[in-house]
Amino acid sequence: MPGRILEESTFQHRQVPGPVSKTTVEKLNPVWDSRAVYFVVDYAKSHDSFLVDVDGNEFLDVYSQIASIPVGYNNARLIETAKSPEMVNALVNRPAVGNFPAQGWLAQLKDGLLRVAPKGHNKVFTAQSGSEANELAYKAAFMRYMRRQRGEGVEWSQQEIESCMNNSAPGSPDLAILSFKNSFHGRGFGSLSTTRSKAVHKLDIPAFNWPQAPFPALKYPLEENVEANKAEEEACLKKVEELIASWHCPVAAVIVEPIQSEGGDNHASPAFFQGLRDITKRHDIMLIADEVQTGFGATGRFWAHEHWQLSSPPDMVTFSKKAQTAGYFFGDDSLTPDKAYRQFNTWIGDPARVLMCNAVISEIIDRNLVEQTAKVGEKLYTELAELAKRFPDDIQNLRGKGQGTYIAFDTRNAATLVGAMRSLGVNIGTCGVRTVRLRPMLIFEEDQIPRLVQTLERALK
Ligand SMILES: O=C(O)CCC(=O)C(=O)O
Ligand SMILES: NCCCC(=O)O
Repeated sequence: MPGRILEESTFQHRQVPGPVSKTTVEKLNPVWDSRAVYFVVDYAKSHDSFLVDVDGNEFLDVYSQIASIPVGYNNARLIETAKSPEMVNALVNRPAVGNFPAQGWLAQLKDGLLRVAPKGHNKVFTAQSGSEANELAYKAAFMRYMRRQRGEGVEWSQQEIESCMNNSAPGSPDLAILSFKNSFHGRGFGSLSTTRSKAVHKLDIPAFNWPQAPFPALKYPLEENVEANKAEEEACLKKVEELIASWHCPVAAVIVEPIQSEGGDNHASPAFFQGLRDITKRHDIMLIADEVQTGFGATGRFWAHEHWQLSSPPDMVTFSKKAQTAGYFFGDDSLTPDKAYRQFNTWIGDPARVLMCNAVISEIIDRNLVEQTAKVGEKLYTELAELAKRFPDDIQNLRGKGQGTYIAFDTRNAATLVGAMRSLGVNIGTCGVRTVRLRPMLIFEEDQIPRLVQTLERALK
C-alpha cells in the first residue's frame, strides 16, 4: 500500500452535483440538453490537475475532460500563448487557410506541429476534431486507392465525373474502411460507420456497409495467458485477412486504436499490430493509427504506436484531444490527392488551435512530460496492482502496465464506483461496459498517487 497515509480531511465527503450545479443544470436544460452533465465547473478557479466546481468542491482530475487536457488547467504557458499578439491575430482574423494562409503558417507547422510528427511522417493535414481527422484520413485512403486503380496520371473519365454527381459508381465507388469491434473513431457520418462500441452512438443513423473484425479479447494477467492470448490475436488477424479478401467491395484502409479507449480500454500486443501492418502491406491498403486519445504522451511514449516497433510506420496517424487541434500525419506523397481542392474546406482546422498545440508541445518537451508519465505510470500501476490483490472482485483485469498512466480495470459497477470517487474528491471516468479508466494529465505527479489510490480504496470499502 502507499507509504504516505493522507489526512482524514482529504477524504471529506462532497455532494456531487452540489446545489449550485443542480440549479445551473435545471436552467440550462430547457435550451441545451444537459442530461450528460456530471457537474458544472468553475474553470477560472481550476488549476493544474485540480478541477473546481461551482459549489466550491475541488477534485483531483484523472479524467481530464475525456482525456483531452494535456498540461493542466490554467497552465501558465498556455495563458501566455492565449494573450500573445499571434493568438489575437489568429482569432480575430481566422483565415480560410487553404486559400489565404498567413506568412507564419509555415513556421507554425514546421517548427511546431511537425516537431512531433511520427517517425516516417513529414506532412500534416489539419482538422478541427478527432471525428473529422478520421474522416479526412478515410478520404485520403479512398482517393489514393482509386488513383492507383486508374493509373498514375490518368484523367478522370466523363462517366466518373457525371456518376459521382448522382452518388453512384464509378464516380462514387463502393469502397470500405475496416474497423474493429468495440472501436470508437468518432460520430461523423463516415467515422460513425467505423465506430463499433455502443448502440447509443449509432442508432437511427444511416451507415456504410463496412467490415468489422474482432479485436483481441486478451485474458489477464497477461503473464499467465501467453499462449491463449497469442492464439486469440492470430485468430483476429486471420479474420481481418478473410474480411479484406471476401468483402463485397475493396477495403481501402484499416483503422485501429492502439488501445481501444471508449470501447473499454482493450489492449493488444505489438505482434498483433505488426500483423496488421503485414496484412495491409500485402494488400497495398492503408493502415491508419487512430491516436486521438492515445497520442501526445499519454502512454509514456509520444505516440502509442511507438510501443509496437513496426517494420514500417502506420500510413496515417490521426490526432486530436490533448493536441488541442486535430488532423493526420503522413509521409507518402500518394496520400496527397491528384488535384487541389479534393481534400479541402474553408478552415482546414484553425491556426489559433495550432498555436495552442505548439505551446502544449513546447511544454511537453521542456518539462520532459512524456518521460514523467512513463515513470509515474509505472509506480501507479504497481500500487493499483497491490490494491487489486486486496479487492479482487472490484479491481479485475488491471491493464496498462508499461503504458504510462493509461491504466484501467474492470469492476462490478463502474458508474457507482466513479460516483463514490467523485463524492470523495477524485474525478475519474468509465468506458466500455464495466471499466474504470484513468486518464490523468501529463503533469500528474508521483505525490498525487496516494490521494488517487487511497480514495479508490475508500470508495471500494
Ligand atoms: O463520446 C464521445 O464522443 C467521446 C468519446 C471518447 O473519445 C471517449 O469516451 O473516449
Ligand atoms: N464516451 C462518452 C464519455 C462520457 C462519459 O462516459 O461520461
